[in-house]
Amino acid sequence: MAEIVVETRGLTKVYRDFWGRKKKTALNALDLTIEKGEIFGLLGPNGSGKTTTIKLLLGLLFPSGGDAFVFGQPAAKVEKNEKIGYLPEESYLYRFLNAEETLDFYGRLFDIPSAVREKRAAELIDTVGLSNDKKRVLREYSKGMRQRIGLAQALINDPDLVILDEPTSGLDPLGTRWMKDLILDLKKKGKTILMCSHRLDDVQDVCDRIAILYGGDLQELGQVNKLVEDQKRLEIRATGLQLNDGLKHDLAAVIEKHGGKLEAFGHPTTTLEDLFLRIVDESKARPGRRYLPPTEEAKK
Ligand SMILES: Nc1ncnc2c1ncn2[C@@H]1O[C@H](COP(=O)(O)OP(=O)(O)OP(=O)(O)O)[C@@H](O)[C@H]1O
Repeated sequence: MAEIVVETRGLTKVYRDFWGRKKKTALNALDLTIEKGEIFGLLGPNGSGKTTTIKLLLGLLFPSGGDAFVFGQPAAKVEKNEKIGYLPEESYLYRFLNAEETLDFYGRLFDIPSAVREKRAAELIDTVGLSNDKKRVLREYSKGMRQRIGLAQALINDPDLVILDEPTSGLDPLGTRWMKDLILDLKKKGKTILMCSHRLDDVQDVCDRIAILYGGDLQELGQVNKLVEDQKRLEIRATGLQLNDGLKHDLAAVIEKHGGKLEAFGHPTTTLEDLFLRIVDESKARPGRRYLPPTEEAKK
């Protein structure tokens, strides 16, 4: 049986005001398990309870009801955080430190011996692509660069569970692809990832399973590719064929014979991300203008 890394049972958080009066039920009886090696997406509109869930798992908030366990230990036990890496949504890093100093500072907080700290910081700076900017203070960093150093910080303790709040926010398409590849790499290394994101295409690209929260209630939970599958339609893909009326006619006949109806016939589309990355790659290899307006002939 797979090892369970995160488990919540009836986890509930009610925020109260100064006088203890109930202000808001941010999370209502959440039951969730996340297994080792999974990339799990926690989704929901603004204010649906995602950050509250993360803070409960980190032991930064106390639940009003239910239980939360990480690595089998109660979430309130802060020692278990030594095996957790956390990238919060908003930057909290010291703006007057440079990348090296930042990682050294967080490495010290985890009591990592100096030789290990130095080696790991150098590797992480390289991994997140900041080698040329490691001596610059974070104040001078762009949003994308701050996201990169934030991720390096989250990994300084070589965590088994990595919690990422909006990991791709502020990143351009190249940075986004890089972040997604890195998340997939962490999974390959056996890490467990819990991420929150409003960028659903990114979630669909990397997550194995998702939970959707609304108003603090769990609305949906399951494997991404199963949840998005359209059971009412069938897709057939083929190579080595040209679009032509004869083929379309024959296909329609076969499909009708089996009780179906041909709905679409044409080339599949790639994603805008794939198109963008291909064009940037080609432009790097061959600088200069590459777009040519279509000829009058092609417009017809
Ligand atoms: N300290 C607090 N006191 C009172 N209410 C709070 C507090 N923190 C959060 N809330 C409320 O709890 C609900 C859930 O908030 P939470 O930050 O968990 O949402 P979220 O899903 O992370 O939202 P977002 O996508 O905007 O980050 C919201 O209605 C929010 O206003």
